[in-house]
Amino acid sequence: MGVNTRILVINPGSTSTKIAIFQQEKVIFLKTIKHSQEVLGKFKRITDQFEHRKEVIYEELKNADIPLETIDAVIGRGGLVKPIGSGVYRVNDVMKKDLLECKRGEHASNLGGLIAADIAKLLPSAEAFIADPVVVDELDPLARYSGHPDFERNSIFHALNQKAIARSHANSIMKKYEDMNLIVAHLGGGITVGAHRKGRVVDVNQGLDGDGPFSPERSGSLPVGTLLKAAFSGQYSYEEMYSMIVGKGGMMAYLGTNDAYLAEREAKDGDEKCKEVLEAMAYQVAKEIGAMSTVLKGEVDAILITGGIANSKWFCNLVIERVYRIAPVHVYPGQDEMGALAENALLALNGDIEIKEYQ
Ligand SMILES: Nc1ncnc2c1ncn2[C@@H]1O[C@H](COP(=O)(O)OP(=O)(O)O)[C@@H](O)[C@H]1O
Ligand SMILES: CCCC(=O)OP(=O)(O)O
Repeated sequence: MGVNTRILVINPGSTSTKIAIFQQEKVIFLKTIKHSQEVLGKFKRITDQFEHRKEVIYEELKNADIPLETIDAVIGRGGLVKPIGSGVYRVNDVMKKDLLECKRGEHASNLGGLIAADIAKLLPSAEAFIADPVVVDELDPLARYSGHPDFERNSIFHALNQKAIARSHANSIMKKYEDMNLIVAHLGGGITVGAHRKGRVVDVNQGLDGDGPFSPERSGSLPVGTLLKAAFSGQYSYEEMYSMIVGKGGMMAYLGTNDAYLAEREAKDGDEKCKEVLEAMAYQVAKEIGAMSTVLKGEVDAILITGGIANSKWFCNLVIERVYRIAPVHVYPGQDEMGALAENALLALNGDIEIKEYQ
């Protein structure tokens, strides 16, 4: 590849789609497209959002005067494919089928690979990839136990950003990620807290429809007996109950918004309900960090807090006051998913890492 390789990066999240153009390692265009609940709420399934999100991306690239023909590769944040190892994968037909059928579940990142492939198809020589999708699975055998053999715990989390932030933290103190024990809390539309032991995420809450803290739009762990009673009450359909867990759970259920920034402003303007719900979310994040410290047997080099909500000093302090005795805490607001995806694409195009084939 030449010295002016251009990568288009596409990162669909639950509340936004982030797009970027990288020329080599340098970002020359970056845009976060926010999607309102009113607009996304109209689509029944995540894959139904495909055309809408793709059109918005085309529009943004057109407005920014970026001709598609100048792009050498497209990389998307990967979604709910089969559990796979960390790395770069070509978006092939088997993957597209799994993403389209949402066999492993629905999440906005399913659209990352699909949109990347659709755009790459229009270009003469560009390929489409995904890297470190949300299903990266490095769980220890003990972490897979739930409490019943029919319900194995699995790994669905912000793998890309958690690993990128952990590596960049390790680099910043001249250490290797593979030599450190870290707890990484990603606070976005979903919230995941991972125990990184020497470069492997050996335990993490399943942040889609599994367990852990509630988040702006997910319920996290719920009292199972009560949940079961509600499921069999005849009052709700499966779809209604699922949306109480994913999409309309957490802050959405308590406050009617998934915007933590807005809720914090309301809290600061005196809204006691907003204040208490955000405090409860921070309390649950801290509790999960405490749990992950036991996974690492108390040998924790650092706790890293990242994701959109990490932009809020107030919220981070609510977490930090409960966990600072465990290990030093570092806050990395936002996420480095775009940089990590671009870097992975460049390494793959240059032949510096293997491009894996999804099967
Ligand atoms: N400065 C801020 N203060 C508080 N919350 C913020 C701030 N900036 C973003 N957020 C919140 O972060 C959440 C989105 O995080 P993000 O990591 O972008 O999510 P996703 O990628 O899942 O869409 C939203 O609830 C948003 O309101
Ligand atoms: C499903 C785990 C990843 C996740 O929750 O991502 P978002 O916060 O972007 O929804």
